[in-house]
Amino acid sequence: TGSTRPQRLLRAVQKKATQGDPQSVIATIDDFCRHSEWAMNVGDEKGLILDSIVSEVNPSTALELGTYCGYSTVRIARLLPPGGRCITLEFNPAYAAVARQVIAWAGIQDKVQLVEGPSGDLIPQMKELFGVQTFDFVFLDHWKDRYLPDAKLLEECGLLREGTVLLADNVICPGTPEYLQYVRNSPRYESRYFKSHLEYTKVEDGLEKSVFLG
Ligand SMILES: Cc1cc(C(=O)N2CCN(C)CC2)sc1-c1cc(O)c2nc[nH]c(=O)c2c1
Ligand SMILES: [Mg+2]
Repeated sequence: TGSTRPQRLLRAVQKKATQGDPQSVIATIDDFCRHSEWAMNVGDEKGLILDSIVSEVNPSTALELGTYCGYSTVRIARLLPPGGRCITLEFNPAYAAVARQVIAWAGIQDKVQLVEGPSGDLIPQMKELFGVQTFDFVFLDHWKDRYLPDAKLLEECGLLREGTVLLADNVICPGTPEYLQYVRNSPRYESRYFKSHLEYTKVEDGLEKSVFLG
């Protein structure tokens, strides 16, 4: 009954990061993953691309699919305008438990609503559960086989508006070919690939930014 990797990551944050300082939480996790144990956070290189797109969109309402340990949740939430909020969905309760504590350590818990459950079940409940009209920004980082069905579900539920930005992690590694084919060929999206690397490695990966055209 030893600790899990997410628990060891959380312990590093609580030991080394400054409470209430999102940047120090981000830096601590990146250091842990680079020098102690690799973990599937979006990371520092792709994280800078995420930051620039979140800053450009300046979302009032952001949705993250796949919280894991909360690293990208902290990256997104620290950049939100006053009154802005990030709803993040996590299927795995053990990951969610760690993420809540990482998000709290960063001091941005008031901007975040973490919901446990399958994205396919929760997305249709966003309006009734959280009074969401439409999302300004969606970060897809959960499971490659859910990117396409969940993007279609967001469309069908009327949760996207003209100009909503979808940003997808791991479109090369592990890879989401069906999702890429859809957003790059659908007349309803304007899509662009941001070449980068798999977090903390030299392996190619990238982010796909797709603007919903309504
Ligand atoms: C688990 C895993 C293993 C990968 C890999 O190629 N590896 C070789 C190189 N070594 C070092 C690490 C391991 S890539 C990856 C991964 C990365 C993400 O960003 C993910 N994001 C969301 N949901 C996922 O399931 C997800 C998986
Ligand atoms: Mg990822």
